Amino acid sequence: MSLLTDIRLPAVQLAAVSKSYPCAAGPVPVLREVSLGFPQRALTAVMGPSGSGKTTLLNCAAGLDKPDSGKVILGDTDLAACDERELTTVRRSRIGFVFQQFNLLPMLTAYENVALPLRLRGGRVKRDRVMEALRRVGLEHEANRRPAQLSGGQQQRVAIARTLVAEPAIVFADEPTGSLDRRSGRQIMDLLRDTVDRVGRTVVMVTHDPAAAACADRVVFLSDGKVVGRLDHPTADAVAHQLSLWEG
Ligand SMILES: Nc1ncnc2c1ncn2[C@@H]1O[C@H](COP(=O)(O)OP(=O)(O)OP(=O)(O)O)[C@@H](O)[C@H]1O
Repeated sequence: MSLLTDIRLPAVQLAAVSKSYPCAAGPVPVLREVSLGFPQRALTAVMGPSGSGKTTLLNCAAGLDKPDSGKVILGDTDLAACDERELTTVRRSRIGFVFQQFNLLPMLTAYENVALPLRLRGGRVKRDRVMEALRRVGLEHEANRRPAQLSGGQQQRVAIARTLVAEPAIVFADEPTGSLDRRSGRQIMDLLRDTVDRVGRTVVMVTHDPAAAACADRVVFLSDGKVVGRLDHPTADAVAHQLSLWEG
């Protein structure tokens, strides 16, 4: 057994999770009884061919999508047993999201985007807290800029600050470096690494990029809706080799 499973309890545990999408010819299975834990205070990358179910897996684990069967346990909460209102509370208080296309609100400044999760929770927004989140991603001097005035890498850093300001236990990132050049992608991976190593959060990331996956503690490989492999302490070469086995 690896060190990761020995000493770190899962932040999220999936047990026999299945999910199909309707299609004219009948339901198409996308996840087939996936059982998997994402260790706490670790960065896990999910990889696999296009259409293998990575985003669906991430969305089920994050409570954005409901499995047809199986369980998703986030910390001590069974997401299947939550109604929509409870799921919204769990997502706002315990989960952060980072998307490939950043999903910043274009009419708001970087500061206002980062303050948004605190506003949604209600209560007063402490300026120091928002500025500290921007400082952490190296953008305290860009606080008054709107997304269109920032580079893609800077926009993703704002998105990470917006996620971290709410202090989520777990961050789900879907292709966070997918729209970025190599250098900006590297900066984002350093920030996600830092989120685990210094801030003590759990990060689960879908990626197609072996260099990004090599920054993870563990890589989980999906193919055709099933977990088909796992690599701890990966290198980019080992990841690329594993992928070539499944992508053919
Ligand atoms: N809302 C939906 N309705 C119908 N089919 C869907 C829906 N979402 C996903 N699918 C299908 O489920 C399958 C898996 O999709 P998913 O996005 O999880 O795969 P993925 O591995 O993340 O793919 P990619 O790497 O291309 O983003 C695909 O065949 C997709 O077309």
